[in-house]
Amino acid sequence: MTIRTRLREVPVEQALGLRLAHDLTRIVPGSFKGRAFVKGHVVTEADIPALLDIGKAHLYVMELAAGELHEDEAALRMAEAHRGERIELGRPHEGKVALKSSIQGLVKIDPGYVNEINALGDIALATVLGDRLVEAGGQVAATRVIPLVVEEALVSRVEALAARFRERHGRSPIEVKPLRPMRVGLITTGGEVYSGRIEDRFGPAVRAKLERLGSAVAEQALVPDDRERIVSKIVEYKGKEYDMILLTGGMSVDPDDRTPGAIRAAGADIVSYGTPMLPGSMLLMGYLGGTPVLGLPGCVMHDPHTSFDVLLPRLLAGEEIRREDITAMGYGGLYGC
Ligand SMILES: Nc1nc2c(c(=O)[nH]1)N[C@H]1C(S)=C(S)[C@@H](COP(=O)(O)OP(=O)(O)OC[C@H]3O[C@@H](n4cnc5c(N)ncnc54)[C@H](O)[C@@H]3O)O[C@H]1N2
Ligand code: MOO
Repeated sequence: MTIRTRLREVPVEQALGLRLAHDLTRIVPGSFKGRAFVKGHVVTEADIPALLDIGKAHLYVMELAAGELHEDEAALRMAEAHRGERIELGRPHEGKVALKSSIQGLVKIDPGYVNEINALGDIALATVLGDRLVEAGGQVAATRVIPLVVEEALVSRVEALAARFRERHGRSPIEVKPLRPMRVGLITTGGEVYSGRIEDRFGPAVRAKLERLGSAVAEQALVPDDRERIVSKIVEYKGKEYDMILLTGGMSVDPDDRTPGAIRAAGADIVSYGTPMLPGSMLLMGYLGGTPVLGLPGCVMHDPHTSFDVLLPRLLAGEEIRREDITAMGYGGLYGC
């Protein structure tokens, strides 16, 4: 298809009084990247040296044809098509529109869908990874078309695919789920902590991770590396109807590592013991009568981004973690430890 919009090139020295057809970008490595001139700006005498400095020897005069869209409008329509719950749109900027989260929450984006859109060509739908935490105001995606002018039919195809996604999944292609405040029962295992040989450092670390996401430790117990003592604490916390039960320490291969066996013995269904992510490979994910029960290995106390930090926002968003969710964590899951 050929574009019918007329783009006339005008030498910059003859562009006085001309309205710019698109934003113009200036980049200075290490200090600046952004708009030097905004679409619609009327060129003045004083602008000419600055335009030459950013390499613009010519400017476009545009007469947009019917059925064709300027890059800004195309980007805006694509962003509108994808926008779901708790997503705000930025204004077109250098032909790009940002989709930002209005809350701290869990980003939902389907990778197959993003690939399908980008396979149309002449389009950039760039997103963050789905099922991850986003902070309020954080950008989760951006839309742009590659040429300055595109056929409206291309954008209509994007809109149709977005509408089909909504029909099939009952939600928009890009949305953010809110996190629910949860009350957590925390069981800290380890003879060295129970006996007072060393100070508990795991409790404060887990508290901080929960509180940052709006949840809290309702109660913490210190227990020795004794399977029966751990089991009875799990059963007690289940009875107290905490939203989640977390156990720390004793998750690896030593004889004193009793925590996975205790979680099993308490009757939990084990989704996975072992998570293909580093740090956090010794994490156990299970459910006890619908309550998430997690065994957290030592690294959760030490590292800021572990398998626990990937799963926690999903759990707080009320998602059920299945085995395939865990197995999928290996690809891109090496953060080093
Ligand atoms: N030979 C192997 N070694 C290790 C493996 C393995 O598979 N084979 N796994 C590694 C991974 S991964 C992790 S993570 C760590 C820790 O695993 P654990 O969860 O069993 O941790 P512990 O052995 O109970 O403790 C390790 C370390 O952390 C201190 N700790 C534990 N809880 C507390 C607390 N509440 N407050 C302060 N400090 C605590 C504990 O004293 C130990 O120093 O194992 C790797 N090794
Ligand atoms: O579970 Mo360890 O947790 O990978 O460092």
